[in-house]
Amino acid sequence: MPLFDVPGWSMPADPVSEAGSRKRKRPISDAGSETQSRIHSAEINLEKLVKKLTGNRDVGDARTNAAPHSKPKPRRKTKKSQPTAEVDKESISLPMPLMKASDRATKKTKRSHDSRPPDSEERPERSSKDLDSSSGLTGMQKNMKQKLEGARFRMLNQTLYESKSEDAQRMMQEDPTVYTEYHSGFRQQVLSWPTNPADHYVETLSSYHVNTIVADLGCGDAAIARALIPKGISVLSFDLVSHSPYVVEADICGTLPLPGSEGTEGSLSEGEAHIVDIVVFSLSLMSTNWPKSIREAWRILKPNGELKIAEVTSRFRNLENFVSLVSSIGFKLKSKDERNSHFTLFEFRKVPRGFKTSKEWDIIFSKADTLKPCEYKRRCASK
Ligand SMILES: C[S@@+](CC[C@H](N)C(=O)[O-])C[C@H]1O[C@@H](n2cnc3c(N)ncnc32)[C@H](O)[C@@H]1O
Repeated sequence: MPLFDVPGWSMPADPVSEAGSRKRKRPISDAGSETQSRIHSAEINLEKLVKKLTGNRDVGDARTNAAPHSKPKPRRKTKKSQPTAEVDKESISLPMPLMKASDRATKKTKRSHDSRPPDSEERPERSSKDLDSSSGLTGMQKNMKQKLEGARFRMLNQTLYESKSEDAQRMMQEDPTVYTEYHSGFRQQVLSWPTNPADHYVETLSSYHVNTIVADLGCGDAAIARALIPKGISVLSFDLVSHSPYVVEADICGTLPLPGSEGTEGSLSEGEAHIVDIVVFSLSLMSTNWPKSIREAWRILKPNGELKIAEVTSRFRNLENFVSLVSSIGFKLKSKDERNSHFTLFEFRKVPRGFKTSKEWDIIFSKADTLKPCEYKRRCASK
């Protein structure tokens, strides 16, 4: 006996043993374990769902195009207590395109008098105009994909701001998708900003002498290097992960592979020479131990070298405390620019500093929380 009878399309009672060889009735206990496995397979994580939406867009189409009697997709709403053969037609939800137009009309009319909530599995018909030609996704799928990616970005962002740099680096090395997902989310965020700091630095540094050497610490996709190197300005770019020949993989809170010194006056070991004229931190004071990267900037900078910092304005608990912390590492504030709605710009110069004991350094590093983690809000820029 068929499970239900739709003229022109009927499903055998035993969908497993289809193709005419219905030798065995499927025991009800099998249906239970099938339900379990369906529930299990429904417990997919964000990544899988995103992949499914992007890479497997034929899921719906495959159902739509399924030949009569092909094995149906698992259904969630089969009433457990009812024997399979007695399942009510209406309790089975067919993808709408599998039903004849006349049946759809009947179903629609019936539902309009029905107090039950609309069947969540019911799929609206896709017309070609609903599909985005570049991604092949419907508007709703695109929207959902964006929401999932946004949620993933905010989660990674929070983790990075709440971790020490060593842990952040380990996390990115163990799972390379962390870096790419973080950066694609970050790019989406800054798109909505009127300008972004990397563009600001490209413009400012373009007017510098061609022999200038810039170190971009926490460079991301090395936008500054890519724009300035063709103009003859040397840019050394560092980040936790390198996905490009421009980027050197390094923890900027550790020791960078550049000459420098920890001496009281910034004096160098014999045979070494400072090479860096300018250090840029463009939104990259992320880890909880970020003051160590300022100390590293001091080490690699030439005497009187420039330190440029751009940070999201909403991160500052107290601007003066931030300036005082950076100054205590051996810098003098030259200028502060708060005109931008999203980020604040600082320019410091390296100055000689006296010897500091490890206890004094610990006190400086303990003030890192003068910067709050940056929280990007849903679908809009920070601030
Ligand atoms: C918000 S993104 C900004 C990227 C780029 N500077 C820009 O303005 O487009 C911050 C970058 O800093 C990097 N970063 C944060 N902490 C770091 C660390 N300890 N060592 C190296 N890179 C770090 C992150 O990996 C990320 O690429």
